[in-house]
This record gives sequence, structure tokens and C-alpha cells, in this order.
Amino acid sequence: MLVEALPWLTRHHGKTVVIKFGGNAMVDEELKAAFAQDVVFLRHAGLKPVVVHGGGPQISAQLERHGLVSEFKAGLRVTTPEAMDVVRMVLAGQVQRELVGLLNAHGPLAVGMTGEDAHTLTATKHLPEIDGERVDIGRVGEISAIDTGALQALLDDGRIPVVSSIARSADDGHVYNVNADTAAAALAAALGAETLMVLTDVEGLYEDWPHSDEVISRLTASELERLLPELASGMVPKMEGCLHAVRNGVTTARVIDGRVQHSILLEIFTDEGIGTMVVPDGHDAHDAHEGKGAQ
Ligand SMILES: Nc1ncnc2c1ncn2[C@@H]1O[C@H](COP(=O)(O)OP(=O)(O)O)[C@@H](O)[C@H]1O
Ligand SMILES: CC(=O)N[C@@H](CCC(=O)OP(=O)(O)O)C(=O)O
Repeated sequence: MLVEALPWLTRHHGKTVVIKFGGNAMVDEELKAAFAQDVVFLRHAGLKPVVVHGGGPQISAQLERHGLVSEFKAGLRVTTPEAMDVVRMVLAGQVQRELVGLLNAHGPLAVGMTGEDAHTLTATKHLPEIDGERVDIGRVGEISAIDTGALQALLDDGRIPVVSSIARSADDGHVYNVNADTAAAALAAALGAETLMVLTDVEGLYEDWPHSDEVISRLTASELERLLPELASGMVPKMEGCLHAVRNGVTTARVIDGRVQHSILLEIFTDEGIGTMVVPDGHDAHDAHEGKGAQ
């Protein structure tokens, strides 16, 4: 495997990789520790990993403890001002801290931040369209501006940024809850990352979910765009994010199984790859996996 990894080590050297770690893949202690090892491995192999984390299940559990209900519309959490306090506390105070701790068991590498820090993520209130109508779902943000200065400085200093998907508002002084897939994709594009990697709790994008578990191993941006209207809620922000990334300069966007230990290393450093890979139009989707040659 090490010999097989050699061309990939050369190809990815010095490249930025944005990795989204989903809340559902984050419930197992061994998986979390393996995730941290993989990210540190990437860093020592000369890549520049940026971690963007979710925490949906952890937020829901904490809301329940506070006697608050979790409601989702258009795949996004309806976030009252009260719920926003819990979202911020869980993401920035709990999930992010834990990931930073696991990474830093390997050395002084990880620095945690939220999108609020140094104006990294600025948002406006998001009003999703449901059945043709704009719906108010509270403090949910749509990213309107990104400043990558702080992230870039950390990367230049050899650190691993760990980012919580919370944004500041430019106009009303509030903070906003942003879906972590959306935040990861926006950051990947803004950083000019080579790869966006979204870890989740399924093998990849299923062809005909929930009727079959046939994973689509690769597709172009246009092919994905045609599929988007058919996708169900959890996959929507992920695949919209992948599309945004490859349409904005990211070379490949991949959805991989976070339940498989060391899935990041298997995806980056082996010829086969796992999960679903999205490539920009013009790259032959069918060549992209064979030796991932189109990268
Ligand atoms: N076409 C599809 N392929 C795979 N999973 C799908 C698809 N459509 C919907 N899903 C659902 O999306 C879920 C992943 O999204 P989500 O629960 O938001 O995960 P995460 O916490 O990793 O962000 C899967 O567990 C699955 O139930
Ligand atoms: C607006 C919105 O829905 N925000 C998400 C943020 C966390 C997240 O995205 O976590 P996962 O990646 O684990 O799903 C939420 O409140 O659950």
C-alpha cells in the first residue's frame, strides 16, 4: 500500500484538502481517533488539511436536554434564538474542542475556530423556498462572504484549522447556524482547495436511494446537477456543496463512508478510491477513478 501511495503522495503534496466530518460519523470513539490519525497523517505527508465539522445529532441531544424540540425544514434545522445558543455551545464548545483535543494528541497542530473568527464566514438570513414559498426558519444563515486570511495564516504556519459552521451577520449583529456541508464546500472553493472530502454515514451517493444501495462511484458536475432534484434531504446540502466546489475551482469533491476506519487515507492514497467522486465538466468522469488520472 505504501508503494501504491507514492504517486498520490507526490501529486497531493502541498495541496489543500477540506474535510467535512459529519455528526453521524462522529458517534464512535474509535472512528474519531482514526479520523484524527488520518488528518495528522495527511499533514505529515505534506498536504494542508482543513477540518470543518458537523454535529447535528449532538445538537439535537443537547436541545432535548434543554426541553427544546428539533425541527428540520428543507434539510435545515429551524433555529430559534434560544436554539442558536445551544448550537453554538455544542459546536464550538463541545464537538470542535473534542476534535482539536484528538488531533493535538499527536502534536501542537490543531487550532479550533468558528466562522465568526476573523470574519471567516459572513452570512445573511436564509429563507429557503418550500412549495414555492419563502419560509422563515430562524437564525439559519446563507454564506454571503468569506475571508480566508486567518485560515491561510494557520495553514502557512503548518497548523490544522478545525472550523465550526457558525457565521457572523454583517447587518444584524446576530450569529447564524450554517449547515456544515455547505460551509465546508464554500471554504473549499474560497481556499482554492484541490479536494473537498465529505465523510458521512453511508457509502456514498446511492443511485436509487432508498430502493437500492448501488453507489455512484463518479459523476461530472452536469450529471450531478441533473440528479439534484431527485435527492432526499440529508444528501441535498452535501451534493449541492460538491457541485458548488467543482464549479468553483476544486478539482474533485468526494462523499465517502466515515464509518470505515481510515477511509480518508484509503480515498487519497490508493488507486481504487471509495465512495462517490464528483469532477468538473470536461474531466472524463470515467477516467477520473482509474488511477484518479484526471486530477
Ligand atoms: N441518494 C442518497 N444516497 C445516500 N444517502 C442518502 C441519499 N438520499 C438521502 N440519503 C440520506 O442522507 C444521509 C446522510 O446525510 P446526513 O444524515 O445529513 O449525514 P451527516 O451527519 O454525515 O451530514 C444518509 O444517512 C441517508 O439516510
Ligand atoms: C442549519 C443547520 O441545519 N445546521 C446544522 C449544523 C450542524 C451540521 O450540519 O451537522 P451535520 O453535518 O452533522 O449534519 C444543524 O443545526 O444541525
